[in-house]
Amino acid sequence: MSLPLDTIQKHFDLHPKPSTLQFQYGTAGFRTSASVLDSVLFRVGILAVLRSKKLDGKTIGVMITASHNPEPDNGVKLVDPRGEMLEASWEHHASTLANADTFGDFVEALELIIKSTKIELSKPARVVYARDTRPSGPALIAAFEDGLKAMGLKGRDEGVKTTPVLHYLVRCINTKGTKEEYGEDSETGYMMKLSSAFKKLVAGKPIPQPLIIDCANGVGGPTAELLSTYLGETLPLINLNTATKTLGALNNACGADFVKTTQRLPPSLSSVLKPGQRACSLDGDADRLIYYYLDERNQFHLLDGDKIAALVAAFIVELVKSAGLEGTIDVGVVQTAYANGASTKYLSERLPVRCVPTGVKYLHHAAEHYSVGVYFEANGHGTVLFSPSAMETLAGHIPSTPAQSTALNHLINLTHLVNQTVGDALSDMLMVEVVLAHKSYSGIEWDSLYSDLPNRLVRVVVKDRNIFKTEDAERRLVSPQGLQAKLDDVIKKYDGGRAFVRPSGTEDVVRVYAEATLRPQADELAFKVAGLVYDQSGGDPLTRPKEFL
Ligand SMILES: CC(=O)N[C@H]1[C@@H](OP(=O)(O)O)O[C@H](CO)[C@@H](O)[C@@H]1O
Ligand SMILES: [Mg+2]
Repeated sequence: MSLPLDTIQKHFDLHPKPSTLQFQYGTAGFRTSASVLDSVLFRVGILAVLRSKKLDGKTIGVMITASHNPEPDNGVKLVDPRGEMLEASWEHHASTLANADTFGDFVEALELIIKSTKIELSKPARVVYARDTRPSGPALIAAFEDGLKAMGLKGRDEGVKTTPVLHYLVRCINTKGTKEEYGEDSETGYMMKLSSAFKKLVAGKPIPQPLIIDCANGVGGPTAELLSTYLGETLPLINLNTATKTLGALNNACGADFVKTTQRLPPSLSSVLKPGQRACSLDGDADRLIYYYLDERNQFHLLDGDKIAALVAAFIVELVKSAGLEGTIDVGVVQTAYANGASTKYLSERLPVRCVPTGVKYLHHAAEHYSVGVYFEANGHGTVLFSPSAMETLAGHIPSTPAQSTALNHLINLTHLVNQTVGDALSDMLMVEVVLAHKSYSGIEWDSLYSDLPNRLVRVVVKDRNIFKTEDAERRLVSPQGLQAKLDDVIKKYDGGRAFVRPSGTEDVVRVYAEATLRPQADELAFKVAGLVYDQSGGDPLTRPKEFL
């Protein structure tokens, strides 16, 4: 069987590539201004069909979102059959297809992919797709569907869904009827799975104070509303920032990224949140979660991804012990260099901790090496993975006391509560609420597990971020040559000082992270390092940001 070239060309011509642009399938798929993404979406449609054919017709997922980025942006990423990110070797194919300038180049690239990955075109293909609430979504979906049509396929349109729901659906569809069956392949199935596990886990616990959710004016809003109806009174939710139809509202002065980066309350919550009350923020596609509270002096306290990892990992370790499975099930944590040093210290004193490069795919794969792998980025993206052998152990374990039996059941219910395909703000939120209920913790006790080191993240615009190369899980620079030694000289002057520099995988900037024992020192260190990076990479003195030292 050969490619239907006439049909492909007919559709190809409807989606011309902006000639001057180059696209890159990066950490978060393709992501940029929605206005230039039409050709990319069309080509991703074709790529998704090829990916499915390559995998014998297993269902591939496609999510159209730009997550926490501004509303005018959009993006697209592919989801592999078990609900995980697209296999890394295919990222390159995605970029090649997106950048082909003429129809001839495009066909050549297609044929090369088909040949090099040994795709049989006669194989069936299945694709399921969804989008977030961005106004650019419908037009991009239409371009994507043209890509499917060009290959003679009608995919399964899931409309507006959160990113983690789409990942969940992909895994459910592909495991249907197998012994690894993950759940019913619908949003209702997702709601039922999560809410019933949650209810079992909090049975007998007092009903908590209402939890405020800042839904970032995105797809998390309608999804949290729906979840609320399934949870009933077991968890009262107050959903705020749910204006999905208000132009310009998405991620604007709200959402998990705003809270994490500004270390402030969304202004829209300031008259609502009472001292001591818990609140959390989702991001624009509801795969990140950040908690926070105000103390009695109205001071803001952040409970970020590191705090979630600490809370959850310690709870799982306790359950494993109580169930009599210590030594059989090993629990480990995976972080990135952005994890607060205090969290790494707290966790390393209790269980194995690994540091990997930024990007969910690295965290996810490293977490798969443990029986139970807890991974979280400081920005609130993360989940817990239970290995197939851990699942078998849990299913086959015969408890010898009632206490063991209770702990075992809690562990089994946790495996249902957690979205094991990808970080999921709503599933993670329920997991946090379970631990808080079991520990009788408010935000204050949770926060006191350890005290965050003051830290600062700075973006540095440089001429060419590709000259920045790192090693040791991005904690040290190997290029530009000599710069790391200069950084080391600065860092060692600060008490508790730690800083690193890496090129962003999602924006055309270099990021600087610094922490130190005291707030002014953390800021000073960050701006000194930013200044060094700017100067050493040929930054123009005339446009040097004034805060750089
Ligand atoms: C410091 C930071 O938060 N970096 C984010 C950001 O990556 P960068 O490569 O730093 O641009 O976006 C990624 C995708 O969402 C996320 O995985 C990562 O944690
Ligand atoms: Mg997101």
